[in-house]
Amino acid sequence: KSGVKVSFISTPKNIQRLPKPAPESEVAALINFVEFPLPASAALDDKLLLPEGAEATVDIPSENIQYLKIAYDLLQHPFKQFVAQQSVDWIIVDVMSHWAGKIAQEYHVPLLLFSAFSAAAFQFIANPECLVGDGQKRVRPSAESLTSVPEWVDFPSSVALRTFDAIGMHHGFYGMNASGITDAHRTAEILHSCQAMAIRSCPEFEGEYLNLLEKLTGKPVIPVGLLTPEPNSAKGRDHQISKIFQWLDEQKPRSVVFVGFGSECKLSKDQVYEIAYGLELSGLPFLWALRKPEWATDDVDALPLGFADTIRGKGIVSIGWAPQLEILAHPSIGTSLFHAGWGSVIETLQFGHSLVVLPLIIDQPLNARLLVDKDLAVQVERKDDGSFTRDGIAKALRLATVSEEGEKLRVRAREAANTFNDKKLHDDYSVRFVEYLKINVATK
Ligand SMILES: O=c1ccn([C@@H]2O[C@H](COP(=O)(O)OP(=O)(O)O[C@H]3O[C@H](CO)[C@@H](O)[C@H](O)[C@H]3O)[C@@H](O)[C@H]2O)c(=O)[nH]1
Repeated sequence: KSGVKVSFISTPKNIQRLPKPAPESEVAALINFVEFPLPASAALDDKLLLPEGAEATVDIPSENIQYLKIAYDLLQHPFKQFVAQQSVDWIIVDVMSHWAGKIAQEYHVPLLLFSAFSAAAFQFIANPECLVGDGQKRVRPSAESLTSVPEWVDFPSSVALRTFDAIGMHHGFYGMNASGITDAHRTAEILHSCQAMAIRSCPEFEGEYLNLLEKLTGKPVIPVGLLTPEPNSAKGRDHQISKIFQWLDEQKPRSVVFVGFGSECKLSKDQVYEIAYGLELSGLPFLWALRKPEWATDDVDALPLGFADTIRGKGIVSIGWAPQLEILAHPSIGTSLFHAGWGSVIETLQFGHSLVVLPLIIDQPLNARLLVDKDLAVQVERKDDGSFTRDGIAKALRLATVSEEGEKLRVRAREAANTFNDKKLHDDYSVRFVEYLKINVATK
């Protein structure tokens, strides 16, 4: 909207998944979607490491994400060619493209890191000792050290991991994978070579962590606002989805629990079953958007035997991709049981729903702690091995949705909507971000 031309580069299927501006709009003429095919298995040592059509983590089991990184790294070649041929003012990347720094340097283009994680989560992994970029020595923290609030946090905070989450992050972020480059190394390289960092956040929500991140990285950290999305109209809904909305229309205001775990978490059978029984036990109406688990042979197999009959009329399990944002916008939704993915935190709080968090991977446990610190969420109780029970689910849901004890939480969540839904506030941050880009274009 500021008149800047953007080339949005990704692979064909991922570009297909993106929402697009209306073709006749002024913005459409400024955004160029550039498709680089993801190198197929032939380029990957002739091993069929990725199934046909797999281009994102949502398409593959978690253990194969490392192969996606191998394929992704090969995109540096067409990317370099693109930068060489175009007149590029800025390169904006996320933490995976560790090779972008060298390309930016070679063509004298400034590089900007964009974080889709919260500042509270990002500062946790921005340990200066672990993140010395450019091939220098890095210290790998112990899993145990990840269970404490980092020593650089100089304000009250409990943003740290429990042992079971710490083991997961130690392995997933600091541990080696088939691409030969750890995620910590990727992050380090980008942080080292970028001029600045932009982040989907705002000082009104987590100003203390944004300041800390700037201090830690020694780079300008620019909040772009929460980029709060707007729900689409009801047009083009298929039969299954229309039925969901009909059912929602029949429910009382703020009475229904929405359940969703984003695009990347892969729930085990035990986890799905405990959530199912926990929902039933809570006695609350619910709508569960469940992506078909890999272990289920069909939709019926994905849920406990007879569950669909038991809950008939009281709840709906919609298997497959559901229009989460439009569901959250419905006045019957009152609570969300979810994984604390940053995108869903923003989507949920913009409607002031009460939050019950059940974080599973990556930054989710850190976001969950941030929400609990801010009295905005209740966490489902976990055992030492990270498992949870149906009773734990039911208890947390009743606390957040109907119990007197949870009233403070419900009020806080509704108040938070004032900040999360303040379109002008967030637009202003986006405008200031674009101004920064315009002012700081490199003179070649
Ligand atoms: O059936 C579904 C499932 C998801 N969504 C949408 O998918 C997005 C999910 O985003 P998010 O809540 O951020 O979850 P993930 O996709 O799982 O997010 C990944 O990326 C986030 C940062 O953006 C991290 O915080 C998470 O840990 C990481 O798993 C949201 O827009 C949802 O509305 C749907 O529309 N329908």
